[in-house]
Amino acid sequence: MSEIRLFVTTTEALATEILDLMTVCFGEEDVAIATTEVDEKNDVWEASVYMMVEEEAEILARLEELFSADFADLVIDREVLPQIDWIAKSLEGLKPVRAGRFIVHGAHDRDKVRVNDLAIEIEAGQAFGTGHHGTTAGCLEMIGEVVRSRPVRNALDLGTGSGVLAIAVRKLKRIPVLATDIDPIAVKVAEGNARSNGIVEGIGFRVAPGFHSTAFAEYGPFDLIIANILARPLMKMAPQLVTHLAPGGSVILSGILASQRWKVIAAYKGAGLAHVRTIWRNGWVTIHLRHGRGVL
Ligand SMILES: C[S@@+](CC[C@H](N)C(=O)[O-])C[C@H]1O[C@@H](n2cnc3c(N)ncnc32)[C@H](O)[C@@H]1O
Repeated sequence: MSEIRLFVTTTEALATEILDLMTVCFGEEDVAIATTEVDEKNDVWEASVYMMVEEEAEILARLEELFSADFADLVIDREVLPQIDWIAKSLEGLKPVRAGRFIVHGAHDRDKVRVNDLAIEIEAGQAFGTGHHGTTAGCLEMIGEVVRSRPVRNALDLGTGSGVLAIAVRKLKRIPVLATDIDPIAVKVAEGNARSNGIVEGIGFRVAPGFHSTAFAEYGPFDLIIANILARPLMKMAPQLVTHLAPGGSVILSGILASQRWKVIAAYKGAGLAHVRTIWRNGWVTIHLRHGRGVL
């Protein structure tokens, strides 16, 4: 799978029209869009669509078909964005990331930890979650806020990746945490990360796609559910996720592009939750919802 950017240079009005068309064609959950003003005086804009693709040729054929009717003379440029090799990055030395009271750092940056920091040591590797992505950092910040302000007695980290969020909850409060992932390698990595952060008990790690495990009944219902996945699966699992939430419980969702947030919020409102707060980081949002009254 690779990430590509398709872009067209045109006027502001046409750029907006083209982006609307692409969003309808590819689905709002699967693309990120952006317009950039290139030349203010001459109304020159660049409309970009970013998407993850398996088969680039197939996407380009669909685009050609889409554009042949109304925008036949427009040139669609494309670039394949470089894949980030997290292991190589780790060797280069990723800078530590701060989010709320947390600092997520590699072994080479232990000296950056200050007295009041809650430090989480994660080496970039085979599982997502070094803290550098806007979604992970947003979740860390939101976890800090929610655990401080709400009565949280247990938590679920669904899609744990490197385990960073489960570790963060445990660093804040000694409560039972269930950490699950569809990917067995991620679960292994997460267990190792918990151990190297001095956590030998309190987090149950399980391989589970969605809510398919008896562990959810064993550990739940939860006062706090955190899921940093993607907009589409999050919307799909809303009714089921809410059945695992304890009365008055909180949900932290991420993996959501800013343009997708209202759809995700609507899905969870439909499942009976209220929107409390949104954190924005690098075009990604992290949303806190809960049972009871919220604020918009
Ligand atoms: C974006 S990463 C988040 C990792 C970490 N929680 C963080 O915030 O940095 C999403 C993780 O969710 C897992 N995942 C995706 N879909 C899932 C599903 N339906 N059930 C469980 N895990 C899932 C992926 O394997 C991946 O490790």
